[in-house]
Amino acid sequence: MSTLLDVRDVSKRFTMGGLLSHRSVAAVQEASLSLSAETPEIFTIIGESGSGKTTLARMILGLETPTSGEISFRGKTVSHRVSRAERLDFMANVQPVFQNPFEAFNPLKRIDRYLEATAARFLKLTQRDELDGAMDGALQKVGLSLAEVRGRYPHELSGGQLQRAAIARALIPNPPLLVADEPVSMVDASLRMSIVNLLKSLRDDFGVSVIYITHDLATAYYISNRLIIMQRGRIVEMGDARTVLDNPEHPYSRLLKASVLSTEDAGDGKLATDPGMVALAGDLVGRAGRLVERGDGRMVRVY
Ligand SMILES: Nc1ncnc2c1ncn2[C@@H]1O[C@H](COP(=O)(O)OP(=O)(O)OP(=O)(O)O)[C@@H](O)[C@H]1O
Repeated sequence: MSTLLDVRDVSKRFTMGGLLSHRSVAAVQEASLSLSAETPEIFTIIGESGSGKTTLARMILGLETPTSGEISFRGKTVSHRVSRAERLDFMANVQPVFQNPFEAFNPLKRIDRYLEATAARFLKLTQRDELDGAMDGALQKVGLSLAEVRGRYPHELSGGQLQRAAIARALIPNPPLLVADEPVSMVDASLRMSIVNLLKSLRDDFGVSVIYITHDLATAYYISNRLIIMQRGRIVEMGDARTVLDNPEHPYSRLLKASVLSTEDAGDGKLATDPGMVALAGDLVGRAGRLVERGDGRMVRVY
């Protein structure tokens, strides 16, 4: 089996303030995960706000340098310190999709101009018909077409359509891996599932792996092959998505699941979370513990 992405014992510490008010945050602590090159999958990173999801994603994208540990893509270390050509090659292979499609596009620039610039940069295309072919191909994969998009500005599309266009832009270089940081949280609830289904189709129909970052257990359950659950920078549970979410073992994973408001509980006017569970999950924050493998293949942090 060859490895597409390998994240090995990666930590990131941010230091803030001056000499006297020095403060540091351990955003990610000793995270490891690995994606196979042969089997496309949706690998989800789940956790509450501030748990380190975005920092881990930014390190995978090469936008942030780990304080320790190593990330490699197809066997090569992901780093700023590479030649321009190597950097461009890496960027073509690992493409980001951001949370807010309205921020991903300049409001004054036509959407097809963006797509065209991406095709010219990564595919080195110059001929009009080749550029149009590359743009239309990517747009078709997300359920749009060049005819629909040509000449239009970002505000002329809905949030859902614009997120599709942003995903199409990411697909132009034919990357084997997308890193999608909360790609549905800014999209209207009624359109969310169409974007989630699109990620699924990219995996199933086009062989693209996706690192999917979310707070949302329901979509994570629906599309993920595997997932990790992060609490304050540490992976507390990792494994097959259904195995973990059907029966979470770490107290924090159990709390996350219990915190999802069921319609029954909402009808009764109460949340399912009991204070003992909250206290137990809170007590474990900051304790290192270690990840151990269970019989069903999952890894759980124990103390
Ligand atoms: N550039 C930075 N400088 C200082 N601290 C940072 C920086 N980026 C992130 N952090 C801190 O690192 C921790 C993890 O942040 P991160 O954004 O990775 O979490 P997250 O799980 O993605 O949260 P959210 O769901 O809110 O996006 C937080 O405590 C955050 O304040």
